[in-house]
Amino acid sequence: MPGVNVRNFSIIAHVDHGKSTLADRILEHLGAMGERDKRDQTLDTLELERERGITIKSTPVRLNYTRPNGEQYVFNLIDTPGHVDFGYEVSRSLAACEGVLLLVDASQGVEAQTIVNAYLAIDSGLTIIPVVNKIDLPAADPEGAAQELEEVVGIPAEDAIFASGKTGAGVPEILEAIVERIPPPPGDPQAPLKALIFDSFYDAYQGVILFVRVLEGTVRAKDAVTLFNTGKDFEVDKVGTFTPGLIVSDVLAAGSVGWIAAGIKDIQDAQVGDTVTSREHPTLEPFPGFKPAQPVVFSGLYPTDTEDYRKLREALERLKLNDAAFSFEPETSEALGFGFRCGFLGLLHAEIVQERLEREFDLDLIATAPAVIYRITLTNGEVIVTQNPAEFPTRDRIELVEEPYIKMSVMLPEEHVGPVMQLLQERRGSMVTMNYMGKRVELVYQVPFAEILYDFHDRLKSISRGYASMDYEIIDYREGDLQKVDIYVNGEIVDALAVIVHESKAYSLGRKVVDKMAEVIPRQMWAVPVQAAIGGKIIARATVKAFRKDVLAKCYGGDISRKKKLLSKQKKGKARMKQIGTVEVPQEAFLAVLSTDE
Ligand SMILES: Nc1nc2c(ncn2[C@@H]2O[C@H](COP(=O)(O)OP(=O)(O)OP(=O)(O)O)[C@@H](O)[C@H]2O)c(=O)[nH]1
Repeated sequence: MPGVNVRNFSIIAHVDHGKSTLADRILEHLGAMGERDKRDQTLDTLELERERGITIKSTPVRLNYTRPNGEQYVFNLIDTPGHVDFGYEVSRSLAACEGVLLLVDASQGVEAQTIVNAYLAIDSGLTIIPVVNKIDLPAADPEGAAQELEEVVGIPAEDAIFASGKTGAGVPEILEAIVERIPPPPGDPQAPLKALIFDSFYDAYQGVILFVRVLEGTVRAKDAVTLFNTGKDFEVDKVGTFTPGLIVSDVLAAGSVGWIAAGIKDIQDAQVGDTVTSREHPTLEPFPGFKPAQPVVFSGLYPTDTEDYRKLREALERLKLNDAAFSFEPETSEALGFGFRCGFLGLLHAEIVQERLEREFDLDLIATAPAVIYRITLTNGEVIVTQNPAEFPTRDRIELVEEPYIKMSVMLPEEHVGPVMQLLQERRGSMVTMNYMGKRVELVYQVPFAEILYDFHDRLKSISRGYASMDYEIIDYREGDLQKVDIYVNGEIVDALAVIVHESKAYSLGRKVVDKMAEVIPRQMWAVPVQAAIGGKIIARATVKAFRKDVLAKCYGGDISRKKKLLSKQKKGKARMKQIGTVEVPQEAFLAVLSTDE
């Protein structure tokens, strides 16, 4: 059996429970620290582009472990992305493993992502090694955390290993548990090739590098392969493993975790979750559950300087090379000119992309408020799908509108349950279950996705004093009484400011947006009206006052919210403005709908 001395595993945890620190400690224990720096000097590593600004993803790590009894093992430690936006990617990374270390912070206990990740691992049939981490903390309650894991996830408390990524306590026990508890990878090296793509990145010299777990068969250079779901054919250039760094090897056989370079030019052709198989002897069935990467949150991105349009397009093309989940297409706004409608996996993904565009590509951008995908049945029976409020049909043409719903899980201490339930109620949520776990509660709700796009996370954190954590997944589409609120500045409709909102909130939202805009638009020589309207009927109005001689400029008020911090990262203190008619409108106005004051 080739894989008998191999163990493939991953570490899963709630954010900040110490995943990276513990992984480093394990690497150090196995003498692999510093390998990351050494890889440039290794001769047989794959030659990759090392351009400024292109960060190669964190690769899996191949480690050698010698047991106290002298037996030799190879460990493949596979990294998983740590955020709700990337749930599908996490599930594919887990599918490449036979086991996981499930970390829980000894002072925090089980959190929302602990549960969600644990269920992902259970659903993938993985062995779970519970690890109570950070036991060195004065506030640590290791037994309590282990007990909580047993109650919530059903993992026996006595299986837990107590550890600290800081002191290294528990690391030897963890290494032994990996050998003893996690099974070796199954798979027949003689069978037709079946390899799961669990990650990938684009390199200018090699094309797309696939990170794969070989489930059946073998693959080597010159093999003719097919990607099962996209149906594309390629010839393998090179295969290899990780140390970290990409090491070229002759062959990858069943049980291995490694990489394949096959001159693939487009990352869309080689998506996470797809199966690599042999063209001549294809496997009968691909690895199940393939989902093409699909953006669910959309926003318009416009250069503040129209001259930068080409530069922005080149930057977007460059980002797209490495990100199958990111999409963009040209869009024109009467107010903002030429820009792009961009699609993301979630708000964090959107923020990451925007930040990279500004930092790595030195662009000044105006972003419009994020929106979800709506499904609209028109009175003539036609069904259209749009994520752009500016394209929303007029009310007389709409038969019904459906919007995406999520299933959300919130973990919190019981004393904050009241206010959090009230918040979920305000967001049109309906309760599915409420589970008590000791002093903590898990609330499961169904909520319209659009309702959490704006300030939900900030509000949840502030009303629970930071103790609540959340996770979600999109479940289905449901009918809703949704309306488009238009915004007028100085009597002109500004298409890029339109928002879709539930009927019950249209008035309060209109009020909030115009007030916020009147506050952030700099004073002009004359008074400027800002209005909100539904179907041409004005529902709210505010005025940007004319400035008096002694007032030089309007100051932007300080605000503590995360979103505004992001906005204030403007280069050289220059405010991003867009000329609309005779009025200069700052970026903040486009995100007025995101402002937290309710
Ligand atoms: N006292 C103590 N602090 C720790 C320990 N492990 C991690 N920390 C601290 O906890 C914080 C989070 O640690 P990370 O290792 O970055 O956590 P993570 O889970 O990888 O975080 P994400 O990658 O953001 O999910 C850091 O400030 C660490 O210094 C530990 O064993 N003891």
